[in-house]
Amino acid sequence: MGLKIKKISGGYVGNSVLKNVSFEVADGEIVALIGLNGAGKSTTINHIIGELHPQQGTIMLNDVYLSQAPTAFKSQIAYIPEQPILYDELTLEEHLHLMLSAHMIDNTVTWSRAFELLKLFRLEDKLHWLPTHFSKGMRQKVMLVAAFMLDAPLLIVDEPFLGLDTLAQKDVVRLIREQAKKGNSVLMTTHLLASAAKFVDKFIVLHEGTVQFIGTPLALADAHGLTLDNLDDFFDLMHETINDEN
Ligand SMILES: Nc1ncnc2c1ncn2[C@@H]1O[C@H](COP(=O)(O)OP(=O)(O)OP(=O)(O)O)[C@@H](O)[C@H]1O
Repeated sequence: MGLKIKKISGGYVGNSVLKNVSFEVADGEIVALIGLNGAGKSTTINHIIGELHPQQGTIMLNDVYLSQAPTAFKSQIAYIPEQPILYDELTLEEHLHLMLSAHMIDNTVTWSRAFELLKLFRLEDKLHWLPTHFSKGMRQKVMLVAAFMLDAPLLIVDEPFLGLDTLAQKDVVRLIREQAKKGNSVLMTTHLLASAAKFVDKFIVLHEGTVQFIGTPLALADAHGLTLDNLDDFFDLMHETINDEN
């Protein structure tokens, strides 16, 4: 089943951004939304997590419509935003408790997964720390632990590599792949196309709020005379096309 976005138009008050956006992320699939700055990637995600409401179209996850059952819809999502969202007055452990109660789960399986993740990111002895004591990368890792421990049917990751050292980046790719192997859907955004091409199933190219391309990394490379290794040049080609049009 997975995520089904059908003909979404929407955006912000006085600024309509998305136009007729449709795509799907199947169970066990890893899909990356890509596009230039301002293309509408975050706006699309904000619609899926229910922060924005579309003027038209439907958003469905495993047969649950966001508009009809928002709580049931949102409880299926683990979301890692580009900028960590942490509460200054809550410890790391309290953040994990908060996330679990928001998703109405609190069991030993989830907690043992949380401890494995804490160890992986070397946070296991920092459960009583407050966010002010964490570095930028550590704050991002707290978000990673909180999201990956949920094992949610849909994982959304906005720019998964931002602010992480290369070791942590490799861990994140492995964790994303594990989620997909378990049958969970993964939707991410990235500007690092050659790196993402190694593990995503599909790219969705957004341009000025419309979907321009959906296909495998190889299909995207072929369509623009590129190889998987120089796929990062895709954005240069997009810039050139825009400049030619103007
Ligand atoms: N809060 C807001 N209010 C009004 N317009 C906004 C708001 N946030 C973003 N926009 C506009 O929506 C459009 C799409 O922005 P969005 O943040 O979705 O792009 P993006 O593809 O995520 O870009 P980036 O790669 O820079 O993160 C842009 O024109 C932007 O100016």
